[in-house]
Amino acid sequence: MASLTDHLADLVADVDAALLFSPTSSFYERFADAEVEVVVVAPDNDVDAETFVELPLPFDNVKDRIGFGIEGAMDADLLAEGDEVACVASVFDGGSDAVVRVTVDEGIHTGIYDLFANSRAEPSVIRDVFEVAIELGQKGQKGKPVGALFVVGDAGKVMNKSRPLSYNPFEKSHVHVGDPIVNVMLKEFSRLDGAFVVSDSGKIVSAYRYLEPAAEGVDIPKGLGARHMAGGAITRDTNATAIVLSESDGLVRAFKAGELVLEIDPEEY
Ligand SMILES: Nc1ncnc2c1ncn2[C@@H]1O[C@H](COP(=O)(O)OP(=O)(O)OP(=O)(O)O)[C@@H](O)[C@H]1O
Ligand SMILES: [Mn+2]
Repeated sequence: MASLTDHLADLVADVDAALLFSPTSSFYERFADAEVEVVVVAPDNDVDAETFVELPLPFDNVKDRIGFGIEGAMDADLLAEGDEVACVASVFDGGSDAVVRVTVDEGIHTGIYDLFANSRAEPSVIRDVFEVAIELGQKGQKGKPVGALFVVGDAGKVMNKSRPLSYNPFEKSHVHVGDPIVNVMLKEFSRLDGAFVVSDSGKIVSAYRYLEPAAEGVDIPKGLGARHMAGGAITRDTNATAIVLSESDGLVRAFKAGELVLEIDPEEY
């Protein structure tokens, strides 16, 4: 056993902080006299931790969960680049059963935490829209690349700053993103022009909206045009988040407050 214990000691040697993912109260209390900074990362602060980072989603994938926790802690200035962190998490349902050592580097900060935690729309709505955009990017429409623009949150204001290009197939419906049938509809309608407008709670408010943001143009990557410009600008005019799939380069991008905050290649997702 000596070598296993030694390895565990090496794993946690000289860390700057311990991140406890969803600890039980009794487990958390054992860290009361810890010499390192202890940060609790969980959906809720059930243990009344002094330093707490809220996980906007539970994240079944442990790597994602740890990545989000670290980004959240960086967002709150609890961690900085170069820090060594011991993450204590549950992989199976057996409580805190794993220790993962992570060096905080620039690569870990993708902006995805901020996107989920600090958007107006519910985190699960942002996630569901992302998933539709990523699936569309992977498969296209009948094998052909397709573009799409989703404006999520602050829907009333977005509707005021846009106009219909065609009849709205979601006019009298009360359907929500994340529902498998609705996702099929969204993919079907993505062949046509304009943007989808989604409410804070995930209701599909409209398809075929032509965005007319008052905001001036925003900086968008070279080679991209009106779809990305309109998507970016509407997020400066409103508190919405725009999620854009590019037909030309196949990437999914997110804009908030007029800034490009995330760029994902659906093929690598
Ligand atoms: N203001 C707008 N509001 C909503 N949709 C728009 C707007 N402007 C353009 N679009 C949609 O974007 C489509 C593509 O336009 P354009 O090629 O200029 O965008 P892009 O940013 O280069 O995106 P892509 O990378 O997908 O080509 C248009 O056919 C239209 O459906
Ligand atoms: Mn284009």
